[in-house]
Amino acid sequence: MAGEERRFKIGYALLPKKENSFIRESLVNLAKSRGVDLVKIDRERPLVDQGPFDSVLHKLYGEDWKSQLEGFRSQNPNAVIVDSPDAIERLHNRISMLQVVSELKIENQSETFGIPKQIVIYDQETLFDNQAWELLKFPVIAKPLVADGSAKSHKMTLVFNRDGLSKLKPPIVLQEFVNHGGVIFKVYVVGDYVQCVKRKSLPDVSEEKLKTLEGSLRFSQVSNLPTHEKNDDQYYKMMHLEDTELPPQSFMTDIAKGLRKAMKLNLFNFDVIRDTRFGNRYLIIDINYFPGYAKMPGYEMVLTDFFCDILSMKEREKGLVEERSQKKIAGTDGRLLLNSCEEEVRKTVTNSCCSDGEEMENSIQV
Ligand SMILES: Nc1ncnc2c1ncn2[C@@H]1O[C@H](COP(=O)(O)OP(=O)(O)OP(=O)(O)O)[C@@H](O)[C@H]1O
Ligand SMILES: O=P(O)(O)O[C@H]1[C@H](OP(=O)(O)O)[C@@H](OP(=O)(O)O)[C@@H](O)[C@@H](O)[C@@H]1OP(=O)(O)O
Ligand SMILES: [Mg+2]
Ligand SMILES: [Mg+2]
Repeated sequence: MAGEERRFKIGYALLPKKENSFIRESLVNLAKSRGVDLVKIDRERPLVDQGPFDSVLHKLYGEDWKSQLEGFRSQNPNAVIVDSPDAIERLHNRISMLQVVSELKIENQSETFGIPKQIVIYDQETLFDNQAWELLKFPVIAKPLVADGSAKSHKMTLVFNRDGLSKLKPPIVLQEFVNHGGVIFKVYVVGDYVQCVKRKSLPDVSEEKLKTLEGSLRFSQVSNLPTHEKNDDQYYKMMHLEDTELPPQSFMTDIAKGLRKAMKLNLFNFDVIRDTRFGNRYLIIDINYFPGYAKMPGYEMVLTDFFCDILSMKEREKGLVEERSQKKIAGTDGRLLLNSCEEEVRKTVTNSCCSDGEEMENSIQV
């Protein structure tokens, strides 16, 4: 109806913990004020029976959810699914997760980036195989190969010497522990928005200390303590977190853009450490899908802007497609116009979604 504001509905499917942290009143209200209603998807009912949704936002694991999304997509080709389950799946394995980093090409004169040396171990025998150890030196971090969001997948072991290997349970990734001054950088990506924050990490291990340390040390989600624990945490002062300089923003943005394009994902963060041996070398050690955005200052605005961007992009695309079909009906000249309209759609989608490339067209289901 003329004069009536067009409203959009985004369905979300999240685990209870994520729903509690992410779906805050402040976010719901801001989105609402800009014409976007956030609606909880009922996991007890088939997704195709719900909605209609202009977009679906999700972080759930498993084949059932994947096939529900497939069904929804085929019945609602115009809805935007953020993000594609196949693209997310790459992050559920700690090898494929970081492979994409090694393939990135970024021109930068003053900083370099990469991943720590690492090997994958599938069985207990290979764990003690000298050949496997040719590449690595202690200390190493043993990480479960699978990163499926379970508590188990976050259980890490810092291993100081061979004695510490016996307790490990393959399949695991053994990654060289790199001294980085006890501070980790978390780079949050929301579409083309990028924000880098500092968090506490494991302290450095000196050569001298390494000789005295026994076996191994187990830990879990060291950079993810609740805020109240951090406030009175002496560690923060001890590690001079405030004094630690952030990596250059433009460098982090270039990496974020490269990762986003290569992975075809819009919602993720990655953990970066600065190698203390070379002050300009950065290592990416972890990438997480749909991380704890509520911990990011101003997350409501950032996420609402993103919702509006993807929805308006979709609307523009729909408008152009309709225009195209009208011109097609209009007569013979329509054929020429049809081609120019298709070009227009392609440009619109590419430009709004990612400033530097055509491959991004598929990242949101446009
Ligand atoms: N190669 C490394 N060198 C030094 N420290 C590391 C390395 N890998 C991991 N760490 C430390 O261990 C922590 C946990 O590792 P990682 O980020 O891989 O685990 P995670 O459970 O996936 O974390 P998240 O909660 O971010 O998902 C890091 O935040 C960092 O403090
Ligand atoms: O809530 P979720 O279960 O999604 O937990 C994610 C957590 O976000 P939260 O802060 O909302 O807990 C993230 O924290 P930050 O990196 O942003 O600090 C990070 O630890 C992810 O790896 C977790 O995802 P998972 O690897 O377990 O799937
Ligand atoms: Mg991490
Ligand atoms: Mg992780």
